[in-house]
Amino acid sequence: MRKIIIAGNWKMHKTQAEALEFLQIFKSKLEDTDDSREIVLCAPFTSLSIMSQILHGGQVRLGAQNIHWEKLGAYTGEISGSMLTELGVHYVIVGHSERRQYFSETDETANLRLLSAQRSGLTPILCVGESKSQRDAGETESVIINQIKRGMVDVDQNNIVIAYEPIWAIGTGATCEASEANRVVGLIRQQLNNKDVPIQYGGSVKADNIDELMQESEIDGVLVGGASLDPAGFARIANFK
Ligand SMILES: O=C[C@H](O)COP(=O)(O)O
Repeated sequence: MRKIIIAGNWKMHKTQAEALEFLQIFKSKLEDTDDSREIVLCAPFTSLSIMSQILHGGQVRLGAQNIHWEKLGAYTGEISGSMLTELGVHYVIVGHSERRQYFSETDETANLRLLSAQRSGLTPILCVGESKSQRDAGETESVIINQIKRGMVDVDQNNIVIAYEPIWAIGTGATCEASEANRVVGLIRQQLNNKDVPIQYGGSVKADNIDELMQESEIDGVLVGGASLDPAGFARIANFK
């Protein structure tokens, strides 16, 4: 059975104090689930240590938002796999469209980061997705297939999560129709040797569309940006029926 992974990506939000306040409310509203559902919070590096002390061994796992491909070295502003695992981090987001847009991430550098995450014992969450102009030009399928093929060279498909995040749906309120998200997620699955890789949808996921999205057969979870910042709202998403 494929694992369900409900992940929040806080992006550049929340100080340590705000992260602690979030956890207090979030944990009180989170319902117990069986092991098939995993909840992940991808917090800024500055909050990972303190959050790890609170979440240790519990139902909620920690994720980071970046990882460098080298073990150590003169890479100002970057972070290594061992620095993350030492803090109890399990997941790391790679290839997010904001990294591609603002920080020159490419399929090739995303690939290096994926391999580094796996070498460190972390599970990478690879983000792929087309822009509005690519969708309008009928290029959705070719863009996604290229991102998967180039990004996943030599990657172990037994330890990866993929997130389909159409760029035009990120932070815009314009959610991709559940059936269309399901179609593209199915297309991604066709490209994989391991058909059990969890594949998430991301892009304007909220409490009021989570149940519909999670009813789709191919969608194995969600990667939530804005709506993961509110503890009660994100608990509702994590508690989807
Ligand atoms: O990583 C999360 C995505 O960028 C989705 O962000 P959003 O839920 O704010 O649209």
